[in-house]
Amino acid sequence: MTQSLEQLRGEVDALNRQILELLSRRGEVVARIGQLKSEEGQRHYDPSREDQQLRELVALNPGPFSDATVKAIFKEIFKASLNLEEVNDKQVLLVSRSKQPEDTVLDIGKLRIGGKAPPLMIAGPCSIESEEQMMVTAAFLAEQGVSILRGGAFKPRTSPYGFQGLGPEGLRIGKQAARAGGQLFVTEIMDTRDIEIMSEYADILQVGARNMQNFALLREVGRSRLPVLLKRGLAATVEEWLYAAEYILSEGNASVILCERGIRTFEKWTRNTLDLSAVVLAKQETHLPVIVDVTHAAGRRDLLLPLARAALAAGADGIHVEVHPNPATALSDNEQQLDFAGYREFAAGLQPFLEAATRYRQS
Ligand SMILES: O=C(O)C(=O)C[C@]1(C(=O)O)C=C[C@@H](O)C=C1
Repeated sequence: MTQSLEQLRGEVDALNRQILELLSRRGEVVARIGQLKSEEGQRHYDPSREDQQLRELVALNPGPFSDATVKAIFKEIFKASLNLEEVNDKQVLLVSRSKQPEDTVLDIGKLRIGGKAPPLMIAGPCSIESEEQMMVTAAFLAEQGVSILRGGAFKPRTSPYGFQGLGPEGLRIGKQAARAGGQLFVTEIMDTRDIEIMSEYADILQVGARNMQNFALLREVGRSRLPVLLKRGLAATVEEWLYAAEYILSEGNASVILCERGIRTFEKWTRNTLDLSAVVLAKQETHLPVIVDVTHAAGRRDLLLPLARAALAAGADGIHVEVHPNPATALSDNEQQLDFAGYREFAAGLQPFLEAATRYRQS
């Protein structure tokens, strides 16, 4: 007796439903495997386990599909399962958008960072060198509408013989200057032992690029309640950067600002390569504010303005730039800091872009 096309299709539909049900059940089991692996810090991809399954399936293959076809179908299933394991992994991250769809907006003093807030400027010298230098800079930047004053009191220098910063005295000067300019003060923390003194002076703690994977430091600033500006490491992937932020959030501090500052590449005409796709990715994948440090990204003054414009167009929540009253005499980074006239020109050139970015964010 020949079966009608309709009957056969009915049989196929019923089999499809069974296959789908089995696939879904398999997916649930795999998700549990994924969770176990995440907890144990194991890699999800396991080629030898895939190989073992393929060999067993080929041995059991009753036909009519060829061994190659069975292998190809199951390889697709492994791929989809792996995705499932990794998606579930990402979803548990506190930094991720899937965990918190809405933007994190930080309220620090009178200032708002992130979300629809206008992009802000962070500026100041690389190192705090003297009271006069900081007071003059803070006054100038206040007049320019800069709301966050930066300056390093503890400096991570390549050479141990380079200027290491004024330490606690630098912190005192930085805070005093920022208060005089009505600004917030951001400065770099390098050592977990400095957390107490830092908390006394800083409004925002910066974790520098070289310390991005200093996990003890990340945990320490995570236990503090101060906002943290987390720079991306010199050679860190976006994933490593976001995991670094996760360390801070996992200790209970959700006030994290990510800062892209260029990465090391083979390019020699710039100090680092500004990775704008990382800015876009960080904005898409996380709910945290993202700012761009154009000074370190470029390492040359002539690129600062176009890179800052591009950063705003890419969705950055702020721009970080180094400004010194007399860069030629600066104790660090004197090649790349702007003097006041340079900053004036930079700010004027950026203004229309800041306004456009503000309108766009509020639309
Ligand atoms: O058994 C595992 O370790 C799994 O992660 C599950 C599974 C699978 O789908 O069978 C998924 C990905 C791995 O590459 C290997 C196997």
